[in-house]
Amino acid sequence: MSMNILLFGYGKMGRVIEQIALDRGHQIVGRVDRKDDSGTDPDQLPDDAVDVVIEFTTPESAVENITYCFQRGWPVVCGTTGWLSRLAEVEELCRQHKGSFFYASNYSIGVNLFFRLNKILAKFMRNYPSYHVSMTEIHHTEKKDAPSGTAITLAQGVLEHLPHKSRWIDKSDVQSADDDAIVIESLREGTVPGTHTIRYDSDVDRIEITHTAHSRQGFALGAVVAAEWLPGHEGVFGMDDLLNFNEE
Ligand SMILES: NC(=O)C1=CN([C@@H]2O[C@H](COP(=O)(O)OP(=O)(O)OC[C@H]3O[C@@H](n4cnc5c(N)ncnc54)[C@H](OP(=O)(O)O)[C@@H]3O)[C@@H](O)[C@H]2O)C=CC1
Ligand SMILES: O=C(O)C1=N[C@H](C(=O)O)C[C@H](O)C1
Repeated sequence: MSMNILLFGYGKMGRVIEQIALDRGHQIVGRVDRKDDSGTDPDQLPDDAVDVVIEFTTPESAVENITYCFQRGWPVVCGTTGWLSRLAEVEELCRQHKGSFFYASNYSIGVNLFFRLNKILAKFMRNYPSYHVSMTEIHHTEKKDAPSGTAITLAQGVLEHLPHKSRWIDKSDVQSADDDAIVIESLREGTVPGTHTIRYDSDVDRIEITHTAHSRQGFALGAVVAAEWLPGHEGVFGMDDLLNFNEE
């Protein structure tokens, strides 16, 4: 069904999302962006002009934008990373407003398959603590947050299964006595859309898995599919509610 979509954030992701939404037969009713004077003022839109909002902005502005959408009664699909320390607050607001909220640190099908693979590998490695686990994420130089939201989700997936690890830590914060932590290295290079590696090193060998995004298309398509699904669903949702992977 064709929907009226309001974009919050018209940067690298907002622009790809717009194209995919139009290709799938939806309308873009506005583009709310900070620096663009021609951007939409959402206060000028009637409540019923918007079926769903797709929000890809900045770590500093996401919570304010999401809160605004709840107040307007607009379902919101959020892809912004770097604000998750405030997730409980957003979930509570969603409940108070009887809102619809969808969040994923990564909307691509491939990464969500990779999240599953990561957990299966971690479960397998729990009996081999001599293998030292670590992660690297590589993104473009304009990225504001580190580690990436995807890397944090991957670390949480490993922590569910490795009893000898209890937290993740940024490589730049490592102290000598951090053996209980998974170290995440964040590299910023050129225009890289997003590459994530989890590795297990022993004295004699290495096991590693990598997901490499070739473009932003996969992220954007997932966000539009989530936006097609969300209206009519009250509560807080994520990719596990949307995807039905066959793991046989
Ligand atoms: N979940 C996922 O699958 C993915 C998540 N992301 C995340 O999405 C976010 C956006 O990424 P990306 O598009 O590459 O970033 P960009 O910097 O290219 O775009 C963000 C846009 O949001 C605008 N903006 C800033 N503040 C506001 C505000 N208060 N209201 C509305 N718009 C605002 C920015 O304007 P200005 O330039 O003036 O600041 C900019 O145009 C990041 O957090 C990134 O990590 C990215 C890819 C996939
Ligand atoms: O900022 C980006 O570009 C990306 N951000 C997300 C993240 O922080 O994990 C998803 C993807 O890796 C691209």
